[in-house]
Amino acid sequence: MSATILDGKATRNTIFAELRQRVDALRARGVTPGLATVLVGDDPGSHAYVRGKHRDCAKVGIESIRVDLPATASQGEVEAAVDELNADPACTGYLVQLPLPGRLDAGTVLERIDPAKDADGLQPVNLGRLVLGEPGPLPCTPRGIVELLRRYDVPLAGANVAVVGRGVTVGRPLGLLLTRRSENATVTLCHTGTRDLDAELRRADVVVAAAGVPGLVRPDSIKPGAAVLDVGITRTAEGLVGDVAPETRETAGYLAPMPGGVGPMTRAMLLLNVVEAAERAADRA
Ligand SMILES: NC(=O)C1=CN([C@@H]2O[C@H](COP(=O)(O)OP(=O)(O)OC[C@H]3O[C@@H](n4cnc5c(N)ncnc54)[C@H](OP(=O)(O)O)[C@@H]3O)[C@@H](O)[C@H]2O)C=CC1
Ligand SMILES: Nc1nc(=O)c2c([nH]1)NC[C@@H]1CN(c3ccc(C(=O)N[C@@H](CCC(=O)O)C(=O)O)cc3)C=[N+]21
Ligand SMILES: [Mg+2]
Repeated sequence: MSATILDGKATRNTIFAELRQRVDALRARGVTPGLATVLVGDDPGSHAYVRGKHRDCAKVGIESIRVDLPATASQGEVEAAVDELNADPACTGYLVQLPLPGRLDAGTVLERIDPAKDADGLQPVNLGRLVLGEPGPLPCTPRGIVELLRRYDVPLAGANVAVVGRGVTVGRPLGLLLTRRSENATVTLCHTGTRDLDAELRRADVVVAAAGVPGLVRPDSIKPGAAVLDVGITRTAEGLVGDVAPETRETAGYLAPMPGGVGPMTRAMLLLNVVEAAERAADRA
């Protein structure tokens, strides 16, 4: 038995077609959604991600604005770029590509983003809204994971979900999303202090691996038939590798592979956040 593949690319394409219609409807109301990216420095991986986001925008009809700053940019220069986008009516949503070069304080930059223009859902006010259950942009990777499971009818209500990693972009907000009443999962958040990781994983109906450790999840780590989502990404000499050992495909019931699973969904959810923010702005106008 081999796992059913949770195909993030195909699902992303479906979502893009849905978004294109919503963007057309916004344009008919005189609103043009525009996504901006702020990229600091010349990390090739970050450049590739940002290029991909602009390509995605073109596919669904969202305008895009690129702000590229040199690796030598000061904290004040990055904050000035954020202030400019907050004031720019052509920018309805934006993100600051992470990680920032080490000497810059990412927390202060994220706090400065206008919560109404936060495409990532990582601005502290929006993380607070997530905790409170109030509407707002949702963190893209967790939202992409929930959306992928929903579209393949993988049940979450009452399910035991083990999440490996408590990072701010994936694991911790995913725990918050999955424990909403609308999802109703029971979540175990695992990290380096977890005493017996495999014991937690074997209890789970759904395993989400977001640690950035190649081979962390193996066939004997999971309950046979479980849904496994590979989120972690590690750059090696052989290319990008996930957290899930390839043989796990034979034991899992569902597998979101890396590449081709959660990554494309993350990008789709970024654009969904931008479209939703533009719709909220149009409703207010
Ligand atoms: N596919 C996609 O769309 C995306 C993928 N990613 C990838 O997902 C991964 C997680 O991202 P992010 O949350 O930002 O990363 P962080 O580095 O912030 O978090 C990693 C987490 O994994 C935990 N961890 C590390 N090693 C182990 C281990 N051996 N056992 C158990 N837990 C462990 C850490 O525990 P502790 O807290 O104790 O240190 C930490 O909580 C990265 O590989 C990143 O590249 C990120 C965003 C999008
Ligand atoms: N402010 C901010 N927001 C982010 O959402 C953000 C960020 N910073 N910094 C980096 C991480 C990482 N991330 C990914 C997005 C898409 C893929 C993706 O599309 N991956 C493809 C493979 C990509 C490839 O082959 O290069 C896949 O999994 O199929 C991966 C990773 C978003 N991040
Ligand atoms: Mg063990």
